[in-house]
Amino acid sequence: MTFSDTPQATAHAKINLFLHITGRRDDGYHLLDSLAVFAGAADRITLEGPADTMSLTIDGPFGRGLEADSQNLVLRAARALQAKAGTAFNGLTESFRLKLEKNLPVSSGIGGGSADAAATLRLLAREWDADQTILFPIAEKLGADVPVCIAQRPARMQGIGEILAPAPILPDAGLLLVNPGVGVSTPEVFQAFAASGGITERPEAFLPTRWNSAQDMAADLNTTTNDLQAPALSQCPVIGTVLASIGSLPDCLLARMSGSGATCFGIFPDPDTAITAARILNEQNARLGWWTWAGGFHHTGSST
Ligand SMILES: C[C@@](CO)(OP(=O)(O)O)[C@H](O)COP(=O)(O)OP(=O)(O)OC[C@H]1O[C@@H](n2ccc(N)nc2=O)[C@H](O)[C@@H]1O
Ligand SMILES: Nc1ncnc2c1ncn2[C@@H]1O[C@H](COP(=O)(O)OP(=O)(O)O)[C@@H](O)[C@H]1O
Repeated sequence: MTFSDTPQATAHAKINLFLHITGRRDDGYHLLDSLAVFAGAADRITLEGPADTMSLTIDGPFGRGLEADSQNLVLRAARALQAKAGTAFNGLTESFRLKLEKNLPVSSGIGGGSADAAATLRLLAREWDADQTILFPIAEKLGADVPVCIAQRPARMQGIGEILAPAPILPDAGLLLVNPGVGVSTPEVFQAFAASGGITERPEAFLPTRWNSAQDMAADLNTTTNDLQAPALSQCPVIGTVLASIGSLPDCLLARMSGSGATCFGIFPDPDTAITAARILNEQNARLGWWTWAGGFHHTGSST
């Protein structure tokens, strides 16, 4: 088999352009209203085999420290789909050696593990010829961010992430991602949010059907916020330094944290200005060893 024949899928970083917390369920999960989009930055999953059992190996710049055990979201997704599709297709679901190239920082607010789980589901569904509609219920059980990562297209995300609605068509804006190398625990940030007073009453965010320019997009996003940014900052003060550094770069239209952090993003007029900004930031902060990525969106249009 040549490299190009090897079944593989990319798992793109999810960015929450805004994230409002609107309520809390009886089980403690928070209800969200968020605009999720995807960056060009991605992990990669490859299938080799068939094999006797499902197995996983991990490499790539962020592979160290991530266990390739049964708790890894790649293996959890593979086994969950194998169990479901095996019943539906009379057991015609062979196992594979799965490989994860981990390019995205872990526990960083860009849903890398969720994207990996969703990419594994898409890849195996293709291999086993399973209907894509069986993926969604499995995705929901794997994590709140996994459903939106199935299509990895811009979506307005509500409920705890299972209600997906069309997002505005995005402009060809530039995106800069910066992570200071400090992992942030999602449950702890939600706890800090609840402890600091919790939900703010506010009108539902208005979003147009399309943004014609990065400037228009940033102007609307400036009327929104990420409710988890202040609680994450209280746990991880370096996030404030990251936001100030992004905000001071030439042509930056908006600097904000994604998800529960600590990755922050900057919006720029186009991908080239974001790449130039990343070069400046990397020169200024070379000794800090921050992870940066610059480019454009993975897809600019919703699938729904
Ligand atoms: C905050 C968000 C925004 O997109 O992104 P990340 O920071 O993870 O990228 C997500 O809602 C995160 O989704 P995900 O990372 O899949 O979370 P899960 O594993 O399902 O939940 C981890 C824990 O966070 C808390 N949690 C999570 C989601 C939610 N809507 N309310 C919560 O209170 C719960 O304590 C839960 O046990
Ligand atoms: N393939 C995976 N990639 C990243 N994290 C994973 C993976 N499998 C399991 N995890 C676990 O999932 C948790 C959340 O990771 P991640 O999705 O990177 O966070 P976030 O959504 O905040 O970016 C971490 O505790 C990590 O150990």
